[in-house]
Amino acid sequence: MAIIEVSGVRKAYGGKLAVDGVSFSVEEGEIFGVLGPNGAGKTTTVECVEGLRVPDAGTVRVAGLDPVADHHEVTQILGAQLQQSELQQKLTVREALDLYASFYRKPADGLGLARRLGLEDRLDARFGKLSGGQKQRLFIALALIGSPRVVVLDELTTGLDPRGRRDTWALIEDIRDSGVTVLLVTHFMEEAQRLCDRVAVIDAGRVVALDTPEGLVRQAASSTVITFTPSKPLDERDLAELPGVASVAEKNARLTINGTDDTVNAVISLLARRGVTARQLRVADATLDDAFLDLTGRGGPDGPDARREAFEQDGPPASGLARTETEGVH
Ligand SMILES: Nc1ncnc2c1ncn2[C@@H]1O[C@H](COP(=O)(O)OP(=O)(O)OP(=O)(O)O)[C@@H](O)[C@H]1O
Repeated sequence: MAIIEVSGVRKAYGGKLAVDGVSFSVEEGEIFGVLGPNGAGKTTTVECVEGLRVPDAGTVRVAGLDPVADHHEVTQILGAQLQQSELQQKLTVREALDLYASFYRKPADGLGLARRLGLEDRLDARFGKLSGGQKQRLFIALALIGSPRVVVLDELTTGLDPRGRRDTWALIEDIRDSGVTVLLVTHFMEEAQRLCDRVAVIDAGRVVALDTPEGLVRQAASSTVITFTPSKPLDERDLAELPGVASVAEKNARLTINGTDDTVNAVISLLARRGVTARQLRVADATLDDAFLDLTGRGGPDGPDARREAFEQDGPPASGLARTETEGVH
């Protein structure tokens, strides 16, 4: 059953169209990703879902309710992570949890939440003294304190180090396992691929694709990336003619071939025929990044080039991002 229905939503700021007819529905119990580059309209879209912005056209329903007209009811069902918000510096974790619990009819057990989020040792710490990761976890706790059926997490892992990001992913899976539907805004491909059951790719205010991460990758022109350094020069045109090859690129004597499964054997046969050895041969599946590039015509902040370099170094991609401020409609 769909718990969130977004249908034909449009939203302009002054003359600038930020969201241009976005539609999707989120089934109860899934982690649904909204993925797109900076300024694509992701935050505006989820702010319409939260009732923080009024769409110019289209409809939004959360558990059948209108997030603007039925705002009070919707806040009892939908928890939003207060990413950009500050709490009073002197408020302790315990006080913040008690204060937010008082807003809801059926608050969750604040101490239990603090324990689940690894904040039990920080209950008497003041907000101003918390680390970035601890503030992040407190905001997740506050999003969950009303026992919501659905939680909206917007760029949750922004600014976290790789360890913090992975811990947060485990937490998001834990939230879903506890029965809460998750609407996750991200522009980390790896995050969407790892966590989301389905992903809406938004570009320039429109949904350009909606599928499982695997389905999106299948839509990409190439599904396999082969990299190696040939022991002697190879003619790129010979490689380009092999079955399934979508592209061939050379950088610092290292070749990168985007193709299909069939391409791998064809490349190996060609190398054997030419008596060429492939040094540091790597074969990787295409990722959501490649699909994203195909769908939007550009890579994300952890785009194919960055990913390929990271892959060659056997390390995770690193990136930074930014976020816009929020207008309030209550
Ligand atoms: N309050 C505002 N006033 C004017 N323009 C805005 C406002 N908020 C967003 N925009 C513009 O609307 C477009 C969509 O912004 P939005 O924040 O929804 O995108 P986003 O996909 O969430 O981007 P990001 O990943 O950078 O947060 C952008 O061009 C942005 O500059």
